[in-house]
Amino acid sequence: MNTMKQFLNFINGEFVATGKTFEKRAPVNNQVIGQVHEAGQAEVDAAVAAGRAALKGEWGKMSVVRRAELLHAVADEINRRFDEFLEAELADTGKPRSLASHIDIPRGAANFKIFADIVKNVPTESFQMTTPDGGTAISYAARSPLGVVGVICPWNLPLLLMTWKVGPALACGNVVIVKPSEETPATATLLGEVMNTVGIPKGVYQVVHGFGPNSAGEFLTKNPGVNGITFTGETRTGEAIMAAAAKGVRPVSFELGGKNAGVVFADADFEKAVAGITRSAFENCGQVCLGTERVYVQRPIFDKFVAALKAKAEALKVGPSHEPGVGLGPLISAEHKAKVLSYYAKAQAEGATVVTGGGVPEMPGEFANGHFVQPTIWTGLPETASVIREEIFGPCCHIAPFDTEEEAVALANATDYGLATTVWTQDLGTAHRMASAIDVGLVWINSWFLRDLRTAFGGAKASGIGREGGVHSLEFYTELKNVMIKL
Ligand SMILES: NC(=O)C1=CN([C@@H]2O[C@H](COP(=O)(O)OP(=O)(O)OC[C@H]3O[C@@H](n4cnc5c(N)ncnc54)[C@H](O)[C@@H]3O)[C@@H](O)[C@H]2O)C=CC1
Ligand SMILES: O=C(O)/C=C/C=C(\O)C(=O)O
Repeated sequence: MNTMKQFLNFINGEFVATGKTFEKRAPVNNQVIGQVHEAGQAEVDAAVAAGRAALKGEWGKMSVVRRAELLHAVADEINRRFDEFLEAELADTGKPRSLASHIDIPRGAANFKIFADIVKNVPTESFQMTTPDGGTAISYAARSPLGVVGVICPWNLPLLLMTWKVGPALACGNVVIVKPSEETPATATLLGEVMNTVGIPKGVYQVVHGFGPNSAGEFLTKNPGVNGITFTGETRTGEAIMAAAAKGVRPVSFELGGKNAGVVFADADFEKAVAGITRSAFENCGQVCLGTERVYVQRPIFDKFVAALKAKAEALKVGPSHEPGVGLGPLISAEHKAKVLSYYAKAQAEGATVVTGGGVPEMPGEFANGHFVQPTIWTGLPETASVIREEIFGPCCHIAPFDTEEEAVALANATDYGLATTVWTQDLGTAHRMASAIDVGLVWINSWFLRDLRTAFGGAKASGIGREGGVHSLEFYTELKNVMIKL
């Protein structure tokens, strides 16, 4: 009997095996920990049909108050099964337990609660006007769900980023078909059990496993029964999905890559700035789209800052999820490790000074086969260097000095991406001017990855299309209809 963990598709309320499987390996030691059942065209089509049926059934007729109650129940059930979600996320990603237990899993639950509350409380607009014949007309707006929403997810924050889209989509009355990353199938599958337990009707939340091209991802995005697609991941993948969505002129919401700058002024609270950049460069092993792989530090504190960040990086304990005190887990896969290490090599070939790291740490026993890399800091490269231009998605950053505010703005903006920036200064004027001048969707002042779920989240330029978060999510997940009544 095969006792290996099986990750099944979740279609119309049932867990579905397909007979075509691929291996899921643990990032901490590269051992096979499960078999993922890949959905083919038939399974994806079945999910779309079930989703369409659910829109016409009990779910489509359900009051917003009842929907909100059910989504609160989903959040409560995630919290009740917190440890199972945590273990599933740790096995899939290898990230430190402290990180997943403070960020990934709590946000998985919070993403349902916030949007359940928002949809109940956000009004739509209404206008009264005088008509040409001297009469009166009243307009009011009404929101209806988009329909079947395809949710294509990455592997870096699997539960958090998936529920960030599923929460508002369901709150607005849509049905969702989730295509988790092939690297992280576990928590999306587990959420299927939660949906059944709390009584979410069949076909409302569904999961199809597989890859992108010629697999579940492409089958889902090309299916004309899918009314809109929301995606987080690489910019090039976004382009492929956008091409698929063009057929039928279906809307997309994209949160894509970044090459974010961290800017530290000489007047910043030094210790806080060093701690902040340590997080923004190395948290989640650098696998956060908001991370700062380009750091610019004002010249009077440059040397001191580089030395302090070096000390922080070298103090990070590299290791597997469950080891106490671990600050840096592995990268997600052997493939991704090869990509990150190729950038480590490129940096040296292009003439970087390696302040720290640049290679693979020595790991004991089975963990020697894990996808661990050293946290790495470079200086001395021209702005044209590959590691300054291209998204690496690893625990690394290049630090360069700057002299003036204008120079810092020019450096921060010299990228095709426009997702996020973090600015460290105690001067309110500098902070406001920088926030206004940097072309990104998200600016953090004296902070990083500090989230208020009511705010707009997303990127400018090649970093995305649209904003999600708070009422902004309603813009994507609903159609706004205007009704004008001539009195
Ligand atoms: N949040 C972010 O900004 C993320 C960025 N990345 C970056 O992307 C690089 C590649 O990582 P991947 O996991 O391969 O990212 P990806 O963007 O290729 O994959 C993300 C999701 O899209 C799906 N997908 C891929 N091609 C598709 C297609 N043609 N149609 C429909 N779905 C498709 C994948 O199966 C996965 O579920 C990383 O090295 C990193 O630099 C990766 C993950 C998250
Ligand atoms: O929604 C959040 O709080 C975090 C978002 C992070 C990403 O989108 C990412 O790292 O890909």
